[in-house]
Amino acid sequence: MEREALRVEGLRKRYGGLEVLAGVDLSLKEGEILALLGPSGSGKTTLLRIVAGLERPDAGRVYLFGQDVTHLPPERRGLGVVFQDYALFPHLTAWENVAFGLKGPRRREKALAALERVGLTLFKDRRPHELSGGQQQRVALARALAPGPRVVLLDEPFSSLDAGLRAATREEVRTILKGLGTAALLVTHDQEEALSFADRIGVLRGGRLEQVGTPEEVYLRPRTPFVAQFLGQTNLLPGEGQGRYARTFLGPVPLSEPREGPLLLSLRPEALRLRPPGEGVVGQVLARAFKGHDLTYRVRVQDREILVQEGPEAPFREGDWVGVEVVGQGVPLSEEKPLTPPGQAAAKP
Ligand SMILES: Nc1ncnc2c1ncn2[C@@H]1O[C@H](COP(=O)(O)OP(=O)(O)OP(=O)(O)O)[C@@H](O)[C@H]1O
Repeated sequence: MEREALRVEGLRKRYGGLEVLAGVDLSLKEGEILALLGPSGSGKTTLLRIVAGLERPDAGRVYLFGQDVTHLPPERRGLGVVFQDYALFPHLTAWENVAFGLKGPRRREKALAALERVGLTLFKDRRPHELSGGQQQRVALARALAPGPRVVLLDEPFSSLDAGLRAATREEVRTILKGLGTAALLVTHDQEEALSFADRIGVLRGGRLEQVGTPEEVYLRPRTPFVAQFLGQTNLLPGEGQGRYARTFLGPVPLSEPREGPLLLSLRPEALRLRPPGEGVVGQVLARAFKGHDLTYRVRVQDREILVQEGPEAPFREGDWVGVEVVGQGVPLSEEKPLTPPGQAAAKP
């Protein structure tokens, strides 16, 4: 059975009147990569800092491999940490940076082995300013991994890399972590990063985990309007559930799970297609955004606007009359819990 690497229970944190974490429970299996995804200010970094021991929770517990570490100082938790700005020492070479946190006679050997793992053997004697952003990022990772932690914490570690390098570095880091069997908790506000890097994603909103699941689950089966909208573009449609279908202004929409009665659906733009007028439900193209690999249309249907994703060669232009056809499934959403305004206690039921 897989062991639990990290567990947090009932974590709460306030800064003055602001409730930043409102009772978070989360667990991470051995070797698992979990991304905490949420908008700016949702409490991601605070949660990571509490796990690292850099911040005290007002309430709740942190366990590492079953041991309660809530009151242990950071250096006794045995975690590796990589921050957004890498925090490398500018006057030390790559290997000296990696060796900095190591103890004992074989420091240099261990540091060089860690640099080899991230493919930087040739760059061992360079200082940070002589390395590219991606290489600096890998030095920071080598430094975090060199002492052999069983859990690493990654706080937006790819955000200062440009798009191409970011995707490649992410893939390399994932391969390294999986090869070592190191569990990782990653903080990001980038949906694509969370979807491609993590085994599971926890979506944070206003200090609460709104949904935790595999990338497929949170993208294809979002439970709330917030999760549906935060993980990519979507259409939120009111409808009337009639078993496996819902009646909507776009006609009948097949449901991912049967429902009866009034409901709100998430229907991704890729679940819709445009046809020549006369087929499907009539609409008019308001805007067209060409993105290379695909094309998104904003279309008015009755008095509403919807997004439709098409292939890059779709012929329709602004102003064209079109037919809108449903080709995918709609996901019924749960009622969204209203957020507690900052500084107020949640209303008791
Ligand atoms: N030491 C602190 N003192 C006071 N307020 C703080 C402190 N640290 C964080 N906050 C506040 O707590 C809230 C959550 O911050 P946190 O950094 O955890 O969010 P985040 O989700 O990581 O956001 P971002 O993506 O912008 O980094 C913010 O409103 C922030 O201003």
